[in-house]
Amino acid sequence: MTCAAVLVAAGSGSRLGADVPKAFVPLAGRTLLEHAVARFVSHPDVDRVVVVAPADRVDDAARLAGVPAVAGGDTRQRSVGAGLAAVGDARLVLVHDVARAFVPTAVIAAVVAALRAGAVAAIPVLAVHDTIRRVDAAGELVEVVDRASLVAVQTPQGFRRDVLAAAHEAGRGRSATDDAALVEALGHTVVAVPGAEEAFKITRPWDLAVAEAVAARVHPAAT
Ligand SMILES: Nc1ccn([C@@H]2O[C@H](COP(=O)(O)OP(=O)(O)OP(=O)(O)O)[C@@H](O)[C@H]2O)c(=O)n1
Ligand SMILES: C[C@](O)(CO)[C@H](O)COP(=O)(O)O
Repeated sequence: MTCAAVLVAAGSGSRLGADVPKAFVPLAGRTLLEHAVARFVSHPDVDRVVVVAPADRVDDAARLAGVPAVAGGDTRQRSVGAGLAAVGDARLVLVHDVARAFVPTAVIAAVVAALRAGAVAAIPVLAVHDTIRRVDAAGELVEVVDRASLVAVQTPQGFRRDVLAAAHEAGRGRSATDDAALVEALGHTVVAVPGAEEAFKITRPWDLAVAEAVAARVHPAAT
């Protein structure tokens, strides 16, 4: 079963506040885009990789990544749609945030294994360790939410391509923060596999500092 990976990198990274789009921010000698792509192009379960880049940086992205790149949209959902249109006849598709630049290869393998075992959708999740409270519209504390019933969702999220394409088609005009929610809205079951701390999303400046530490541990020679 051919497996393609769509790496979404078209976001601006406004919360990070760098002077280039987030995927092009350098870290330990390479851009976040290069760190993320490296994990997929060399992965035995991944046959093809497509990068979705800001419209004015498609050529730059293709050169840095060494794989085809297409222009993204103004939302993550639209960017995934653009990547999905470029994966050809792959039977399985992984959708991954380049902002999760240090996803371990074992997480990619676990997602693909779930799909090969028959799941139509599989996502990596992590337990929540903080105490979580609901707040009201004014920001006043309401009740503590039972964290045993919560998980944090990561990427790559894996799907049968036909199912993901149908979900994106049906989800036009409705926004979802991830692809699994669109697939679930069509009535499909989404399977959870173990995520990893290293797959955290680099969103704010603090995350970039953490990523520096991760890069030093994972690639000591690159720092
Ligand atoms: N229009 C968009 C928005 C986001 N993404 C991608 O989706 C992933 C998750 O988004 P996030 O990290 O939240 O990125 P940004 O939208 O860039 O960040 P911000 O909200 O801080 O601007 C990132 O790899 C980002 O490049 C994308 O391809 N196209
Ligand atoms: C897809 C995702 O990474 C799962 O946690 C996340 O929802 C993307 O976040 P965004 O802020 O909506 O881009």
